[in-house]
Amino acid sequence: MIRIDRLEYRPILSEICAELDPGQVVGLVGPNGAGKTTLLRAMAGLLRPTQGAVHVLGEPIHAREPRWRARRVAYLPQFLPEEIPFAVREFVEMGRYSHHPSGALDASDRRHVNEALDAMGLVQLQDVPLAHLSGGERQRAAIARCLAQGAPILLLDEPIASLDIHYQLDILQRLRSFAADGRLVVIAIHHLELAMSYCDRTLCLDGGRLAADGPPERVFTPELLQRVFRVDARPFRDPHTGALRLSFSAALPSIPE
Ligand SMILES: Nc1ncnc2c1ncn2[C@@H]1O[C@H](COP(=O)(O)OP(=O)(O)OP(=O)(O)O)[C@@H](O)[C@H]1O
Repeated sequence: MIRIDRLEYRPILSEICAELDPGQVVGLVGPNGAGKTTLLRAMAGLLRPTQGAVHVLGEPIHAREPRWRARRVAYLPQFLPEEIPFAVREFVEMGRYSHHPSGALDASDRRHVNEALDAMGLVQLQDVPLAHLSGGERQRAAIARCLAQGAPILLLDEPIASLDIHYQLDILQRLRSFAADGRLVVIAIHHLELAMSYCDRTLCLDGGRLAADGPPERVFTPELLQRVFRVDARPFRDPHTGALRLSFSAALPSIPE
């Protein structure tokens, strides 16, 4: 579904190769500045690679027009602009504009918008201006806009960053069910234990390179946690749930730049 072919975006990303298949939640992990946002933007077709390419459904995505991209890929940026002069519903409706550029929405568009508002718990807030929402509510509105788009690929940059624990788990569960329906979901995520629980596969970036790629239980070794994340930590199985967890003991001294 997405093929990343020796992708370079100098000087930030080097030699990234991966094939991402539908039906999976893929977690992009790595320390601050590792290149997660840049890689997601390249996958969304928003950057022109210096070398290599990202193919989405067989096409080099950066070369396709915005409307083609928007029907296949929904991209959630890490940060929304401060001033968005719309109410929640109007903002979510924009997710349908790639289907109807004139803005005249039909019954099917309205159904997508209603489902997205419902999924994100925003029905009561649909007429409220975005400027009046809390950070987490704005984040939910931005995710709802992506869902309304109805694209088979979701690329979400830190979708749970400002959410309370209920919505963190709720959204990760929903992303799992979208993947079970055959979509490809790629998320940048800093919460390593949640990445372990909810991702089928994790790509770990370090300094713009792929440091590890595989199922979380193979990626999160004590050695990788030390070398890449600069923490002393050990994976263990939760005796109650059997889920993989991390026991953190200390931050290691940073490597001088
Ligand atoms: N437009 C830009 N021009 C130059 N350097 C940039 C640009 N955008 C990002 N960078 C640099 O590229 C590196 C990777 O940034 P990126 O935002 O992709 O990292 P990240 O892994 O998403 O980080 P975080 O976890 O802090 O959000 C950083 O060192 C950043 O300073």
